[in-house]
Amino acid sequence: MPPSKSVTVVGGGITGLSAALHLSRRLAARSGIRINLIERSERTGGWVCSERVHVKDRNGLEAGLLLESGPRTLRPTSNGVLELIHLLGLSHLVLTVPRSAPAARNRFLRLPTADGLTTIPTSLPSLLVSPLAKVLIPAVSRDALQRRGKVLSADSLEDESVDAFLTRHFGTDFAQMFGSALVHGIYATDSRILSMRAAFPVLCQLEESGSGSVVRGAIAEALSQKRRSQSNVVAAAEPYDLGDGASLMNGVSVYSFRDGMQTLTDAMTRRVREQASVDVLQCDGVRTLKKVDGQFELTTESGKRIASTHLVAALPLPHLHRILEDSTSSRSNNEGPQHTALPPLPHLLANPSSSVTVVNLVFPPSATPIHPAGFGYLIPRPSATGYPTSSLGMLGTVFDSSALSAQDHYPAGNGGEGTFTKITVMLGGPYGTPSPAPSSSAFLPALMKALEAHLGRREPLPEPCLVRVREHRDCIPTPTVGHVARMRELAAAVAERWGPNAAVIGAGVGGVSIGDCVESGRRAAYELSL
Ligand SMILES: C=Cc1c2[nH]c(c1C)Cc1[nH]c(c(CCC(=O)O)c1C)Cc1[nH]c(c(C)c1CCC(=O)O)Cc1[nH]c(c(C)c1C=C)C2
Repeated sequence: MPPSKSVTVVGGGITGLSAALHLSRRLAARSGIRINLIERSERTGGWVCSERVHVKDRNGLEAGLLLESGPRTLRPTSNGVLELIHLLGLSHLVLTVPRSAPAARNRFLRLPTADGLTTIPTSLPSLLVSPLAKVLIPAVSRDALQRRGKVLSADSLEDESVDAFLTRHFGTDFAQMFGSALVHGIYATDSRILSMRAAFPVLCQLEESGSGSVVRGAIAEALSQKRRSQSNVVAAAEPYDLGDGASLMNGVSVYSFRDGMQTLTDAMTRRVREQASVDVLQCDGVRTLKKVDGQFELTTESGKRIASTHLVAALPLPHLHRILEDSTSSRSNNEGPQHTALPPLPHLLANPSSSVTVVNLVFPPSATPIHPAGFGYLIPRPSATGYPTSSLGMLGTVFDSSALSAQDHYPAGNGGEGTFTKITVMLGGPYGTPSPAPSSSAFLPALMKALEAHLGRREPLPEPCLVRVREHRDCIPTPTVGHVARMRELAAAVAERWGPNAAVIGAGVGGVSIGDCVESGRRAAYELSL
């Protein structure tokens, strides 16, 4: 008799949680199919980490402030996340930032050539008076007037770096000033190694539809959307179970939850744990992974053996590589012909990952605002040549209290005392470890001095009442040039060498946003041949 079906999901980050949750939904009506979720650390949810801290200033004003050290907001475009909000009953906890809010409208760059921060223009009138006009207007004209030239067509897997693509279309100044800064804010990496096709596929499509010009492609796209909405063409039926999720997001720029992003991962974890069909194993990493009698069998660090007919690997690709290597060299390969090491997979070590040092700072209420109202600022690559080591290595700063102030709790009756200001400084990525080191006594003074210059302050910043430093090692994989082609080869190798009952998914394979991770877990759950 064939063994009864079972699925092991390795990795309890967002992708693994999403896979386990959707598998349990899909299989709810089919009794007897067991799902194992294995996570090596003591917490699930990956890099998502929200914490409420208690602060008090010198005048006795107290507050419970919400700090994030991982992703802090979600975009309303991800149906996979909206579906989870509906399924998990989280709508009443959602906090939104409207598109009209300063946090959505005002974004800044820190340029070495200007004092303080430079506002990124968002409308034609603001562009005309902006110091950035001398870069932006020639950049847009250059692309719009471009003759049909090189195109990264959808059919080919040809690729180039984000820096090369932007330089080709908009010139070197634009690519360095805007391209590198944008890439810092999403991937915390160097735009000269990041794959255009993997990171910004929409721009590749616009290039193609605009016959070699992104601007012409964007204009054509905007006009065709207008035509579509005028002729009342209804989009194809949406397969997601969204409830009132979509209406919650009217006019919304980004959103989170009253108690931060961990609300989502905690609710996913609870829901997965509640399912009778799911076993969650935490604090126990996978040591080896093999095929035994036609089934996947893994052993854990603590010596447990788990066999299953299906496997979803939702862990960083270098971790999977290490497990496969350890499995090949482990003694149990000699346990008989029915014990075979899983064949190796290509490209698991092809990409580096970025490490980010995240510094949350809380300032006491003050008469003059600490920063202008807005999202925060990004810092472009410092020079055309590269990233100096031995520097603080600041990539950007988020003005947290501008965006979701309702996450912070003040005692009732807090009238005119003002509010604390929260900001988060991000360092590292392509610069490597910050210098001075975050653990050294020189770090905070150096950080304050840099912030004072960036914020264009004549007087020193007040002393922060809370400083929290978190170092996230290898938290964001960098899809380097050629990534999409390599991942197709990886998927083909999984299908051919491991069979149709296995999937390798996650941020290292597809996109790195929360929405992408939720989506890849969901897709694997529905596409696995069960
Ligand atoms: C730990 C630092 C992170 C940096 N980037 C990411 C993290 C977790 C991941 C990330 N950031 C953004 C996206 C795109 C989101 C999407 O398309 O849906 C991703 C995948 C955009 C973004 N960048 C910053 C913020 C506040 C946001 C909005 C989403 C979010 O809250 O993460 C700020 C920021 N992030 C980084 C830097 C250097 C930076 C600078 C201001 C690195």
